[in-house]
Amino acid sequence: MSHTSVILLQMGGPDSLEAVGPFLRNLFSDREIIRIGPAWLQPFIARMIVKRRTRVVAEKYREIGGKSPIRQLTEAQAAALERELGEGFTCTVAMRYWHPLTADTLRRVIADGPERIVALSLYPHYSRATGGSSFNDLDRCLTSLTARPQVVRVPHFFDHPLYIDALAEKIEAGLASFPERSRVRLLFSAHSLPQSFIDEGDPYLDHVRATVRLVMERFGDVGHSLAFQSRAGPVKWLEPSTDDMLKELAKTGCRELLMVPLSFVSDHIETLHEIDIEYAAEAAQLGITTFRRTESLNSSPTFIRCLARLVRDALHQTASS
Ligand SMILES: C=CC1=C(C)c2cc3[nH]c(cc4nc(cc5[nH]c(cc1n2)c(C)c5CCC(=O)O)C(CCC(=O)O)=C4C)c(C)c3C=C
Ligand SMILES: [Fe+2]
Ligand SMILES: [Fe+2]
Repeated sequence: MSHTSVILLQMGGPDSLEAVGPFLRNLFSDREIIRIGPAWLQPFIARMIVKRRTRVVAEKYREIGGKSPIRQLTEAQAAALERELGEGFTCTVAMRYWHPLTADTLRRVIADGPERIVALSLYPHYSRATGGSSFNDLDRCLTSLTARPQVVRVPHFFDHPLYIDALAEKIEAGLASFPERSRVRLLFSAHSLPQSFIDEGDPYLDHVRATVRLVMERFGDVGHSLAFQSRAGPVKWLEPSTDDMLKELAKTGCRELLMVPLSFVSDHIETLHEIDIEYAAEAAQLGITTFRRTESLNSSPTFIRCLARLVRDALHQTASS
């Protein structure tokens, strides 16, 4: 029986407080996500940034349970996807900046002898900083192999109908928790990206806007805004920031807000800390009386069906091309 190995590509996060420093060092050493100085200097500058940043970031991970939940949640997605795809498929996880690292996962996958690999990026919106970096990481590991199976790629799914369905289900459930949905403002919050990436042709912003447009076709009766969270350095980032947007909405009388985190398909520090703790406190100060967040997709059955459809369609397209 032919055997396909699906590798779910994700960023990864520290699995203990001790791992926060080395995780950040891996991230800040990657010139695809951040470019600091000339290439030869980056490892040293990265070490300096990480030295300053680790304590503050580790405190945030401590407040959400001492680690990132991204590994368990992504492994649960892989297990659910394997069940959904059925016989002939195995699904595993490869992380860019922390364990299970791509090189280790690929070694295990190759030992299993699959006919083909599907590399499935779990970033809905393509950016060279995220999915692009993960694919390049995978390619570097693949070049070291003497015999390589065929590799089929799924680079994004920002407009896939089942992804839009999965988001819409979470929004519908969020809206249902408010007494009167017409009073609720939806605030889509995507991960920010330096403006220079967009200026150089990165499609991330177009992909994010397309997702918001497609979702809002289902919610004509509700007002919405889009903003960008989690800046990580002193350059020009996408605007408006989620911070500024909260202030703006409060000023114009918004009192009931449903945050919709967009760039992540599972919970991690930016939903559990940045939104649930930091923005929630800020919203309360600004007079927003009801501040809620849609559940992350995690192992939503509709989202898992979306991933299965992406895998099957990518395989069919490759077979017929
Ligand atoms: C250094 C620049 C960064 C860019 C550009 C960036 C883009 C980007 N990131 C995600 C998704 C995630 N980022 C996460 C954490 C995280 N990201 C950066 C930096 C950049 N991200 C840092 C320094 C960190 C660590 C936390 C911190 O120091 O604030 C995570 C969370 C991992 C976890 O804890 O589970 C995710 C997921 C996207 C989608 C994106 C651009 C499109
Ligand atoms: Fe990030
Ligand atoms: Fe971030």
